[in-house]
Amino acid sequence: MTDAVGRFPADTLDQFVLGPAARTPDKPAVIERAGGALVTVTYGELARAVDARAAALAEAGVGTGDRVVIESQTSAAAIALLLACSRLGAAFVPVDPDTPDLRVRAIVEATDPVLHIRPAGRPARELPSTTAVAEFSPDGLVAPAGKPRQRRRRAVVGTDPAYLIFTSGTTGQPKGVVLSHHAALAFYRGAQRFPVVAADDVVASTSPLAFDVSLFDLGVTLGSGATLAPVPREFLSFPRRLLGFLRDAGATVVHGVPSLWRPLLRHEPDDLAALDRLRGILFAGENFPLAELRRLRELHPGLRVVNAFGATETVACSFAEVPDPLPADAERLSIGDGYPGAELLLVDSDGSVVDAPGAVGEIHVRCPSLFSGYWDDPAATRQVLVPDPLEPRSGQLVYRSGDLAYRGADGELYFCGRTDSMVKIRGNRIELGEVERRLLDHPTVGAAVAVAAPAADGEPSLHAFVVPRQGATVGAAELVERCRRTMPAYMVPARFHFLTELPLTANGKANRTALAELARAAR
Ligand SMILES: Nc1ncnc2c1ncn2[C@@H]1O[C@H](COS(=O)(=O)NC(=O)C[C@H](N)c2cccc(Br)c2)[C@@H](O)[C@H]1O
Repeated sequence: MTDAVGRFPADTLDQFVLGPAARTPDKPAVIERAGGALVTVTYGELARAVDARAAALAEAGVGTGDRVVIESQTSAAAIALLLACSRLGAAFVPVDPDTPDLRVRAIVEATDPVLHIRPAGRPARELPSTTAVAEFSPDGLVAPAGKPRQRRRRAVVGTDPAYLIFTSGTTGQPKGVVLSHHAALAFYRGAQRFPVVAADDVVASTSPLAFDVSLFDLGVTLGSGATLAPVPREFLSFPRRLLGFLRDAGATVVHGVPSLWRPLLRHEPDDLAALDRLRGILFAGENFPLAELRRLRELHPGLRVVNAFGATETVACSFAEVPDPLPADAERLSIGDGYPGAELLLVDSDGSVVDAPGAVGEIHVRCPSLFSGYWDDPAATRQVLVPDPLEPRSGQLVYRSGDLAYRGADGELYFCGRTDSMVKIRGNRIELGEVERRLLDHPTVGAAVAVAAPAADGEPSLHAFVVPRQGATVGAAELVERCRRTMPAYMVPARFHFLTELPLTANGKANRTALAELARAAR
């Protein structure tokens, strides 16, 4: 693979991503579906689009130190907008267009963006009128003229925020994870050294733009001079369309959460096996069920499988090649031992570093891709950006991940659980506490506990156990409505169970294990 590291010394996202454009302007950067056909955008065209968007955004008053909210899925037009923000020194905040108004309002109020950009033609949102709203399409940006403001900062520096990712927060307010250019590029360069992507790859990207795997896909793919093929979101639930797109785009690698493969394995195994250009996959966000991974390998002998592990707070922290063949007795996959440039420490509950094989500890990540902190929340930041437990007096910081793991005999780590109540549903991060707070906000709810339990098809799903307030009656329909209006779809419980009282543990806490059993039994 052409090693883009060092060849284009870059300290901002746009410089890193457009580096290859100088060398291979006619190479396809993005292959995407537009108007029912496949369209190719070259690196030169993308670079010119970034210039045009940067001029339009500057006209709209966007400059160093601002935030720009961008509602979109991955596309060449959206990428041009993100990179234009980076060039102007504004942090972009990618938001899923399907996010409910109340949650977008929370993000807009928290970040006070100078501009809120939405895809042309979407229905208006109920938002405070203080924020300027712009519309974009492949042909450009329609933005209100901005009030030119006195800029105290001119140049962008690598430690400035490149993007904010809002994720579920236990307090009920979404948490903004702030990544600097330096952190994002340090991770992307670590991925290049692994290596994840080769310059002749066509990388099919399947994550929402608001999920940092998609930013990784575009960053590493374009930064390495390869081609990005963003998969239309609606194809993910239509196996034949998805396979058709992968075939027509000539995808050599597919990145995404493990659950994206389930419908293909179940409904179109033959067409999946016929994808003769497919040579690798990268999965992130949650464990890959081993039975499904074996099945995928049967259909594609020799397929390279990379397990990409980690939290948005360090972009991720480790890559591991999944062995081929997968040992018959394998119970779980290794997550590796840190990406090139990162170091993973295991710390047990009394704070001492453990490294005896098999000893479980909480992963602490020492790496150059540490996030800058949670937006406007120094207390929550201090909880997870902590002194290096090996050298507490060194001034070195590590990310306390909340992930439990043990070291195998081969020195690689195996993820085996969480220290808190974060769960993943189809790779989406959910703090159960946030779901419970939303339910408890309802006046007729006396107690509420949310648990994740595997449904019949193995897919984890969210269950809510609700105890109505004394004498009140509460209906699932109104609870669902409240959840739908305040949280992304993936956080709306799939099943509601109404109890007269909660099962309790010996020390009087809700017995989540018993409730998870009830959830499993109820499927
Ligand atoms: N590969 C795995 N196997 C199993 N459990 C995983 C994996 N990757 C995460 N997780 C879990 O998800 C948590 C974090 O969730 S997150 O903040 O939403 N981030 C994510 O999921 C995605 C994460 N940023 C990421 C991962 C890889 C590449 C890129 Br680029 C980005 C981790 O702390 C783990 O508990």
